[in-house]
Parts: sequence; C-alpha cells; structure tokens
Amino acid sequence: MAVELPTIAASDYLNSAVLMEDFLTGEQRQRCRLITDAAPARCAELLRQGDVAAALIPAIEYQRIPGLLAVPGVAIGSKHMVRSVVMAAKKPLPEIRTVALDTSSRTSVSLIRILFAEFYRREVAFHPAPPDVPHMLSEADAAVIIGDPALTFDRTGLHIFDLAGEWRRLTGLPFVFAIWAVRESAREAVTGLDFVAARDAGLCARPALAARYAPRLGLPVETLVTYLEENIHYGLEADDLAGLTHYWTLAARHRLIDEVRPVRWLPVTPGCG
Ligand SMILES: C=C(O[C@@H]1C=C(C(=O)O)C=C[C@H]1O)C(=O)O
Repeated sequence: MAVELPTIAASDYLNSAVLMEDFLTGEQRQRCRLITDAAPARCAELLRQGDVAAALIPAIEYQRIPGLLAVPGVAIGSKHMVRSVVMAAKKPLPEIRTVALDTSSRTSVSLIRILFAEFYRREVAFHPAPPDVPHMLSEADAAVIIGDPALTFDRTGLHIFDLAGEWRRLTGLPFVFAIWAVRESAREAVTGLDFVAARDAGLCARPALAARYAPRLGLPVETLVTYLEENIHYGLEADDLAGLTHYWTLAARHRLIDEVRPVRWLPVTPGCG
C-alpha cells in the first residue's frame, strides 16, 4: 500500500519561504505535499478543518483550535522591529478612530486590539479588509497589514507603527507571529518531517530566497536579506515563549481567546530527519 504523504500549509510570504524551502526543493522535498499559497488565516482554517496535517499558523490560533501540538524551536517572530507587520495611519495616534484590519491576519489584528485596549487606552472601531493599503485608508484612519504587502506599499506621508517594535517598547519582550502546529491525530504522519532542520536549511538559503523574491516585490535583494536576517527571528527560545505567553494572557484578558491553555509540544525525536 502506498504511504500517504502528509500535507503541510504555509503562506507564500518571503518570511515563510525560509521555513518551507527544504520541503519545497531541499532534502525533505519528497516527504510531504505542500500548500504554499494560503494566507496565514487560511492556513489556520485548513488545519482546523483537518485538511492538512500541519500548518504555519498565526500564533493566536494555537489557542483557538483544539487538538493541536506545537512544534518546538521554530517560529516566525521578531526581537525588535519586524518591518512587515505595521499599522499605517493617516493621522497621529490620538486622532485614530477607525482601523481596517488585514483579512490575511489573525495574530496581528488581535495584537492591535490589545495595544489599543491595554496600552494606548483608546476605543476605536475595527473592520476587516483585504490587504490593499490605499483602499483600506480610503475607508479608515489606519490600516493594519502583514507580510509581503506590508513591505511594498507606499509609506509616503503616513505614520507607521511597527507592531513588533510597539510590543517590545511596551512589554520589553520579543513577539511571536506564527508557529508550526500539527494536528494531534496526524502526529504519526509527520514523524518523517524535521521542521528544525528545514528551518536551518532555509536560513542558509536566505540570500537565494531574497534574490527570488526581489523582482516580485520590486525591492533590492540586499533589503530583503537584511529583512530576513535582522527583522525576522526564526527561533522559539525562552524569551520568545515569554513574549508569546504574555500575548496570549492579554488576548484572554481582552476576550480574544477563551483561556490560555498550556502548550502541548510535538515530541521531537533527535535525528528523525
Ligand atoms: C511577521 C509576519 O507574521 C505573520 C503574521 C501573522 C498574523 O498576523 O496572523 C501570521 C503569520 C505570520 O507570517 C509577517 O508575515 O509579516
């Protein structure tokens, strides 16, 4: 009987490409099927519905979807400025009344609600919108946008709030945007996948990935290499987990999730890759 390969999903953002490259073209390319073009919010839906065994999901969704195991050691986060998750505003902060929220996002759109409620102490109206900053700003004072579209829109004349930068300034902690999560029922199916080894192969491929994405994004290769090397953090260490736990705690306080469940980790066998 042919062995069914597990399907895994991630977005096609440049930052995700680092975690996917080994599964796409590297040593692990024959170990799984890939969905590489689903927006992060969609990745969470695919995992929730059981359409995929594992997905790179918005970090908040780990608390919303039952029966998931988190993959240790790997994440998409930022220690300071992330550059690709921003609120772009036509007005200074005290004058913002309406905010359009990128429908691709789950973590960052919850983060901005937390920032306003917990730290800025302002009540504003939020509404969902596709990731198109000029259109979002035609209907709102500010727009939260993530991923590649956040790297490429025209920032001229806008107030830019880097959400990882704001989080760092206000909490002193790193921020975790996305993690790999596996359906518990698919645990056996993914034993052949080594997400940490894939991450490490992807880190080495950063210059090549930047060169591949540069024409599409219309940005210099060096700018994208700097983004991948200095803005995005691919580890999930103690301080990242402290940031993640604090974010979940505030998300529960502001009723964005029901409660903070302890993380259940995917057991990782050394050398399974
Ligand atoms: C840093 C980023 O983090 C992203 C932000 C997400 C969210 O807000 O839900 C989900 C996945 C991440 O890829 C980015 O894509 O720019």
